[in-house]
Amino acid sequence: MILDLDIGNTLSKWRLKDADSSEIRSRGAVWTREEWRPGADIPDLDVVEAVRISSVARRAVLEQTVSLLEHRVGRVHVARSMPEALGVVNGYQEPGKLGVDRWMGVLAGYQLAGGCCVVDCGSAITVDFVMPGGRHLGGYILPGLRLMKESLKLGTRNVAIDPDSEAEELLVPGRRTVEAVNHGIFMAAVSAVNRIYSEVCDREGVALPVLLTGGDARVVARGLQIPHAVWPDMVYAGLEACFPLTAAERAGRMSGAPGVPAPVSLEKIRAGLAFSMLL
Ligand SMILES: Nc1ncnc2c1ncn2[C@@H]1O[C@H](COP(=O)(O)OP(=O)(O)O)[C@@H](O)[C@H]1O
Ligand SMILES: CC(C)(COP(=O)(O)O)[C@@H](O)C(=O)NCCC(=O)O
Ligand SMILES: [K+]
Repeated sequence: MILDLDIGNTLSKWRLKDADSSEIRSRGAVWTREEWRPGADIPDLDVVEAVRISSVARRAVLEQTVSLLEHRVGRVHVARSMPEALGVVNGYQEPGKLGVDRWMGVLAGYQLAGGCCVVDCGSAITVDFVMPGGRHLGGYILPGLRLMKESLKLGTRNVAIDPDSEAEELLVPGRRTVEAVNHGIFMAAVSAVNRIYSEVCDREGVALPVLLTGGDARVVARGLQIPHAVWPDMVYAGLEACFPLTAAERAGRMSGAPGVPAPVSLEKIRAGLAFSMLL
């Protein structure tokens, strides 16, 4: 089995993948801030022959995780943000400073779609752009839904937005605190992503497909006016592309990859932008 780990600021996600069949056998998640303890939702290390890790948590968390795993498992691969990989040139002035989860998303997105816009809705919402040809432009970082909500300190932190609610319901003025907060942060997130996408496409003169990932991807996707696909395993797909271990991975197949959404025309994106500026 291959153990893939995606350690975010909030949740540490894991999955076990069969090295022969490339099938996902099990998955789980634990809070990043809590110590792993027996009985928690953690994988059985006895069956693991290789580990791949993407981590944006504090350095100490990664170091502890790697030293724990190196005692038990033969191979431990840790992803790092590089100046260039798999045809993509990192747009950061200091490439190593780009969050490695963003780098994994960009690499997976480029493998799947070529030029694209990658939106990762986790503790933070990040929006990254890679051009056809592989030039990564850099991106945007804003607080995620949960962080926005917690920062208000209105006692609404435990009432999450129902991922099944219709976008129209979330756009109306709230008539209770929890509603006003949920509708406000939903608006903040989706209008930022819609606007960022249009601005960058306009500037660069290209309409790009949009790929979404992260714990809040489904909720944010509800409000997006632009065609998009949700890819929950996108960070894992970056790990597969960087450290291919199975036959399918060596052949370039990334698990759970969605179909590439066809973007609307650049004219339509520009018309939308011009219209929103008139208001
Ligand atoms: N079952 C869940 N447990 C915790 N958070 C969840 C869950 N489902 C959705 N979320 C949302 O997803 C966010 C975490 O997403 P994730 O992409 O795992 O973040 P990160 O990579 O920053 O740890 C939380 O802040 C929360 O808003
Ligand atoms: C921006 C992030 C905090 C997002 O992390 P996440 O929400 O997935 O936990 C992470 O990618 C990070 O720590 N990046 C380093 C700074 C940067 O990318 O510029
Ligand atoms: K994120």
